[in-house]
Amino acid sequence: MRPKVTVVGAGAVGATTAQYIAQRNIADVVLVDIVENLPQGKALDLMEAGPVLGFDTAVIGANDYEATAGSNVIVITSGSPRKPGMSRDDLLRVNMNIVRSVTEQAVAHSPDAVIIVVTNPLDAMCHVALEASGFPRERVLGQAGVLDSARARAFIAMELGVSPRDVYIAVLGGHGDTMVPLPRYSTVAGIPVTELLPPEKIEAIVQRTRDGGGEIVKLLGTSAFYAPAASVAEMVEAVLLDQNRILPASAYLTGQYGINDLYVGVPVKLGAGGVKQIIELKLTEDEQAALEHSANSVRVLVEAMKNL
Ligand SMILES: NC(=O)C1=CN([C@@H]2O[C@H](COP(=O)(O)OP(=O)(O)OC[C@H]3O[C@@H](n4cnc5c(N)ncnc54)[C@H](O)[C@@H]3O)[C@@H](O)[C@H]2O)C=CC1
Ligand SMILES: O=C([O-])CC(=O)C(=O)O
Repeated sequence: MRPKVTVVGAGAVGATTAQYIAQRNIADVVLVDIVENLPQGKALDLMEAGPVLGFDTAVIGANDYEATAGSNVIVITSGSPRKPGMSRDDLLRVNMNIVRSVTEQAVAHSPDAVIIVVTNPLDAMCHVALEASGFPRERVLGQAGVLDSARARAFIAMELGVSPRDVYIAVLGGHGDTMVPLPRYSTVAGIPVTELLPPEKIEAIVQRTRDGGGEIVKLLGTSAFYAPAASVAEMVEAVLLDQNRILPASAYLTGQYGINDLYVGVPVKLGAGGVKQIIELKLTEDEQAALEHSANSVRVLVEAMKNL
């Protein structure tokens, strides 16, 4: 039997995630949404692309969780996206109950799954999914770093006129305005970016990366979905194929980087069963301070949820 992936939320990110997973031909996909006919329609449309694009993945749409039973991975994208003028954190109140409710329903049918959270505010929503699922922390993680890193890679590649495939950069911290792109851990085909670009160009790219989500929101009036969905698909593949990829993701820290009991973006080893290891990069004092500042902004949200 093929692996199965549940994608909750058949909106922009969810449907595009289903598309990219189907195109990779790595799993059957069940798309779940509360809106009647929406997941069914998008799933059927995707299945009808199979003959032309050359995939034979089954894509099923549903308004309940019966068809999701036994999923290997659950991707949670249900909830509101932000509009211009909003921060991701402004979504806390509206999205926390949605994430709690869909997590409870999804895990009831797939008790052995790995959960990848996408709904914003991302790191806080990981806490909700961890608590609502009762899963071990290794099996609950969030997608943010692959996207943030991809944006920085795209910007560096544009600046240097090289393929983004050859660009690497680590991004740590919460998925918000305080995220911490690390130029010291950025290379182009092994060459440190710090040797290829002047400091002011690097700083501009770091800032554009921090603002990357907002840049798209300003252009579209809603948030990004192609790059976010591509990032989720890469993580799903790493889990299903047990690839042991080293990818940035929001993971539950238990003392790593001096941070305790908090979801924050860090490099992880990702494979079957979820997070196999948290990779600790050596940081300068300034980098560590920036990471702690970012982690604190996540902690403020997690604390705020206790009073909502
Ligand atoms: N972590 C990341 O890197 C990123 C996170 N996001 C976040 O992903 C979320 C989704 O964004 P979009 O897909 O653009 O929004 P969207 O509005 O296009 O889709 C959201 C879908 O969730 C569905 N939904 C709401 N409540 C539900 C429930 N209880 N059960 C099942 N489905 C439910 C809605 O009907 C809608 O179809 C937002 O919170 C957004 O901020 C978006 C991009 C990147
Ligand atoms: O900006 C947003 O609201 C959506 C998101 O997380 C991103 O695109 O990075």
